Amino acid sequence: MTTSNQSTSEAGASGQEVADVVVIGGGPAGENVAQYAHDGGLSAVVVEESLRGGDCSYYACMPSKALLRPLEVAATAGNLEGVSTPQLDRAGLLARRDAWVSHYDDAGQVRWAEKAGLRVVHGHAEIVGPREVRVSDAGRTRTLTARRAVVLATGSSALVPPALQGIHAWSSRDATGVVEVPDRLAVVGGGVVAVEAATWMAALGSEVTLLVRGDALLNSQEPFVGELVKSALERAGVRLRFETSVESASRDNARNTGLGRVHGGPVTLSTTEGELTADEVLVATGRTPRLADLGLDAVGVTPQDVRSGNLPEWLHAVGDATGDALLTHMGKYEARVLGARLAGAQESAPPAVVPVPQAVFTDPQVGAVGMTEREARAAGHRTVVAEAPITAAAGAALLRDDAAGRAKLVVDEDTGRLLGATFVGPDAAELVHAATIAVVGGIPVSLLRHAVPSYPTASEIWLRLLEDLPASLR
Ligand SMILES: Cc1cc2nc3c(=O)[nH]c(=O)nc-3n(C[C@H](O)[C@H](O)[C@H](O)COP(=O)(O)OP(=O)(O)OC[C@H]3O[C@@H](n4cnc5c(N)ncnc54)[C@H](O)[C@@H]3O)c2cc1C
Ligand SMILES: NC(=O)c1ccc[n+]([C@@H]2O[C@H](COP(=O)([O-])OP(=O)(O)OC[C@H]3O[C@@H](n4cnc5c(N)ncnc54)[C@H](O)[C@@H]3O)[C@@H](O)[C@H]2O)c1
Repeated sequence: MTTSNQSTSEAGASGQEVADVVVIGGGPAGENVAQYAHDGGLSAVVVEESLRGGDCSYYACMPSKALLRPLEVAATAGNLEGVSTPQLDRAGLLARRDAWVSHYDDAGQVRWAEKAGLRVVHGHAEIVGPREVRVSDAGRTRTLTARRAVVLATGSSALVPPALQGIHAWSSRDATGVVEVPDRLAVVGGGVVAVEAATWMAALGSEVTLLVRGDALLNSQEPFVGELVKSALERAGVRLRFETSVESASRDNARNTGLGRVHGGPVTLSTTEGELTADEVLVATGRTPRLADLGLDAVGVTPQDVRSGNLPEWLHAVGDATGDALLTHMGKYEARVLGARLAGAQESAPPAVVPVPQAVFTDPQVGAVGMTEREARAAGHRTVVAEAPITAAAGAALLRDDAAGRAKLVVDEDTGRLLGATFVGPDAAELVHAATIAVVGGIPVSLLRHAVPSYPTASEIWLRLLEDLPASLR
């Protein structure tokens, strides 16, 4: 491995700054690729135009989970005989969120990166030629030259359907950064952002109406997932309208009043199912890779090339920028693999398919990995499934008095290997990693019988699921 083996970039003969790897975007994916490249002996520079640490730390994963966790603990305590129901303290909840986003100050993150040996540059990065990146910050520009690679780790942006443009609707950033709680909040979308945000906004006191264009929530999951989350949201007072699309929206005095503040007067939404008035609208209709203003044209690359990985050998993409699995842990995984590979590390061969786990922090939680039954069939597998109510495991039923949920395994009938698993119920997010290991390891379900879960833990649900499989596979 030939490396420059230095911790920071250096000035080249032309006065330009030179580093082995130049990473555009300082979110979890960008930081990890740089760290792994650096640990492998390369010099790495990370360019970030906003807060170092990326969307996940300040506007997505961390604030949302900081808001959701106390709600879940309170709901659990409220459903445990022998514990008095805790009171929700709205100001305390928002203060917890503020602490978890470090009050939108990235100094700690910069310190971490510099201690890790990375050079962090503030500014907007743009590719100006092969291996050349121009950084603009407050009217000043500098050019970084990458000896080995330029990595796009620019994340994704919220998609706003045309009918909802021009009214300064809330994006998920405003929901995670909520300061003013709108009395009436309409949420457009039925995916993960919609159901998680509906959970905390209802708890904060908004009267939430979810407008879902399809007939189910979380429709990329097993069908029972959406059903269980729907029932839970309804119990929390959220109104759900399915098969409802927004056709137009109007609002007086629409303006950007700041993160998490109500952005103007009441909004009138014309939908396929009639009119709805709300004090704010959260648009949660998906995300798209952030690839504009990046100078891709300068090197003859299109956004589609980034998605398909059709890139020059010096250019790479990781994380949300690829448009694949828009999840922090998947972006970090891709980044670890790429960073080590750039540094010439000998890696063990990955499995043919790396399954994607996902946890949804509603109450009940959802944990899922790999293929659903529908996806497995579509991919040509002959499938066998096993299902059980989550309370079939005494350990799960013990977690709270109102425990409810369901679990399912999808197994390849020909190989006896696990293709996917889904858990809904208390602590379901923690159940999924065992399934991830089984899928990655290609472990036949017959062998899983000998993986004994402790009693009485929720993991005993594995026993019930394995018992539900045909005897020939057990
Ligand atoms: C509300 C919400 C909650 C979520 N919760 C979870 C969760 O619980 N678990 C989970 O796994 N995932 C979650 N996600 C998804 C997760 O946030 C993303 O998958 C993750 O942030 C992607 O990381 P990234 O590094 O690819 O991009 P980002 O975190 O978006 O970082 C990209 C960075 O690049 C910078 N940048 C972009 N262009 C340039 C440029 N030209 N020059 C310089 N800098 C640039 C941006 O400013 C940004 O800081 C959530 C998403 C949302 C919206
Ligand atoms: N806990 C977590 O891991 C977590 C939490 C939040 C977000 N995320 C990630 O962030 C990404 C974005 O989340 P999201 O919920 O915005 O996207 P999503 O793709 O999960 O859901 C988008 C929803 O909007 C609907 N939709 C799309 N276009 C629409 C339109 N024009 N009109 C009405 N409805 C429309 C879709 O049918 C779907 O219900 C996801 O990939 C998700 O995995 C993860």
